[in-house]
Amino acid sequence: MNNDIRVKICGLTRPQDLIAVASAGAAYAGFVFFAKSPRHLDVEAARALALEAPVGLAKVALTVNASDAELERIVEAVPLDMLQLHGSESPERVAELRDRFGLPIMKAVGVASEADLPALVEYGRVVDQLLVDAKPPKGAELPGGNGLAFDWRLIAGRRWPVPWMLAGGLTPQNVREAIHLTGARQVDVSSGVESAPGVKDAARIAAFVEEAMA
Ligand SMILES: O=C(O)c1ccccc1N[C@@H]1O[C@H](COP(=O)(O)O)[C@@H](O)[C@H]1O
Repeated sequence: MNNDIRVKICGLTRPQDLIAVASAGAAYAGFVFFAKSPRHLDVEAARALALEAPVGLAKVALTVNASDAELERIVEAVPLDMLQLHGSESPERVAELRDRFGLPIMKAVGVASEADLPALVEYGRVVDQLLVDAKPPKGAELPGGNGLAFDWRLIAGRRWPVPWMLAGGLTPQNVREAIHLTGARQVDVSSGVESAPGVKDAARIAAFVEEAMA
């Protein structure tokens, strides 16, 4: 087992998801605060869930272009270890939120071609972690969580000055190859470990973590 690989399972909605994630050996649990997502949680539900999280599991709040007021509500109510910004937040906005909330920030950057790579360098100056995800298709309802992969060869051998996670269309079947090709030390998955949109599957979570850490 390769304990150097850290896994984030995103979009948890039920207490049994937390148990599945922790017992599989994942490092991060993600809660989605985005009303259009089938994984959306309101602040009260997220608070209840986060308070039940096993010690040692890092709790990440995923938001999309959230206002200060929304972020304040989330951060005040939910015990968190990191904020994941998954919208079109500018580097300036990211830096402002990092100062304001005092939480580590992970910024998602969508990749579809070489032209998207400079953004990773730019955001790398103002964040604690980068999330290298597939760019959503034009007109997609969700900016992430679409189960869509990008061409991993685009980032093979690339390094950034902060830790980073690979995301986008990962599954128990492809995660090992994705890690091998990109050199990622952290991976993030949502739809690839579900039995239906928004419904996490304990067996798939276990299989994903096992394959990632193999
Ligand atoms: O999971 C969601 O519903 C979601 C909604 C809005 C923005 C991002 C979302 N998920 C993140 O997207 C990537 C990839 O997900 P998938 O594995 O391809 O389904 C992942 O980082 C999720 O955290």
